[in-house]
Amino acid sequence: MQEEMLSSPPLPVTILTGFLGAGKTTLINYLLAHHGDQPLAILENEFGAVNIDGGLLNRGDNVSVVELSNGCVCCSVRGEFTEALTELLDRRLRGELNFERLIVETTGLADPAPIIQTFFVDDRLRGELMLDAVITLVDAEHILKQLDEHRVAASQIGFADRILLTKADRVGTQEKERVLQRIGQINNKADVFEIIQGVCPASLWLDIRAFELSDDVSVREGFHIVSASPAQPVRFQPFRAQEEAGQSWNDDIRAHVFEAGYLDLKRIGAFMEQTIERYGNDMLRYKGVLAIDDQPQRLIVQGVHKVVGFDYGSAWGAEEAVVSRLVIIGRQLPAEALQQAFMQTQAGSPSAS
Ligand SMILES: Nc1nc2c(ncn2[C@@H]2O[C@H](COP(=O)(O)OP(=O)(O)OP(=O)(O)O)[C@@H](O)[C@H]2O)c(=O)[nH]1
Repeated sequence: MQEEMLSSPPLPVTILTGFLGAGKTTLINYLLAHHGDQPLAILENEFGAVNIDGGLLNRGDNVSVVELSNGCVCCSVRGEFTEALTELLDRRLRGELNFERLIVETTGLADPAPIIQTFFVDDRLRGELMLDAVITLVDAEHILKQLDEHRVAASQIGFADRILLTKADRVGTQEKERVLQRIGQINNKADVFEIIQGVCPASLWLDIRAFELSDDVSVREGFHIVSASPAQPVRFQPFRAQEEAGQSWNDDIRAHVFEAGYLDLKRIGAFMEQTIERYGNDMLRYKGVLAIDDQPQRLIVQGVHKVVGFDYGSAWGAEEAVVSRLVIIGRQLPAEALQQAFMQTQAGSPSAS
């Protein structure tokens, strides 16, 4: 039995993040009411005495809810969070819990970085769990203020593989445009979908496979409306500010897109190594699909901070326009210097001294 489980494919994990009150619990509740028979585990992070989500979740059959309540997962990531995940896996092995998928709901105050890294750093977790995607909920009504006042709000957007815009029913068209523009400055890689009161198909945020080394590094254009009218009357709960306000974090985190033609393998390797070494702590997410001189296949790179993966993907088509594209979402990165250094990795360009 144990061997069977150990050799089974890794379980998908979805990290659900978003600032306080963004609608995470509402979305999970909708999923729980409509997810069918697949057994799920939900790991919830409580923040001090503030969070009451455990009580708010409509648990049902096939759902195990585990709460972490000694503060924020991001502060205790090497300890309590890893332990909680390990214990979940142990209990599954012992047959005490049955789940095929794990959802981690972070506290609205958490920076998701250490949570994401945990899945790559710990050997056992890396083998038995597979991070599927980071889903960030953005509260259309409050996000602009939150971004001005709370650094973590931008970080949550920066890490997103997919963004679900909530509470758009609370704002006008112009305000929504401003929100989408601001989101786009921080992260133009993630698709944005609008949802109201958590109503959306599970496929919108589960099984996204964002951490696979796929060929897709498109940047976003526009957004998608999934549900235009709330299924239930709106129960609005005012924003609960927790952190001290004051400092503005505008322009702190931005998406940078670098494009070039064929690259020299050694030079791009050195560029990536040096950039990650020097700026890795400020690089939230990055992904590149690169054309390498004398190499028919695309080189795919993607990473989170200093955790990086490279692989060759599909071959370039004969008629295809070949473009090397690297998207980096980072905090206060020297965009111009990186742009210049990236261009110098082109095959045939004079090498940097
Ligand atoms: N108008 C409106 N209200 C929403 C929407 N989504 C969620 N809400 C409401 O927003 C409030 C907060 O939603 P929650 O789901 O508790 O948010 P959360 O992200 O889990 O909040 P924390 O646990 O504090 O981080 C609730 O009263 C929801 O009913 C929406 O799309 N439109």
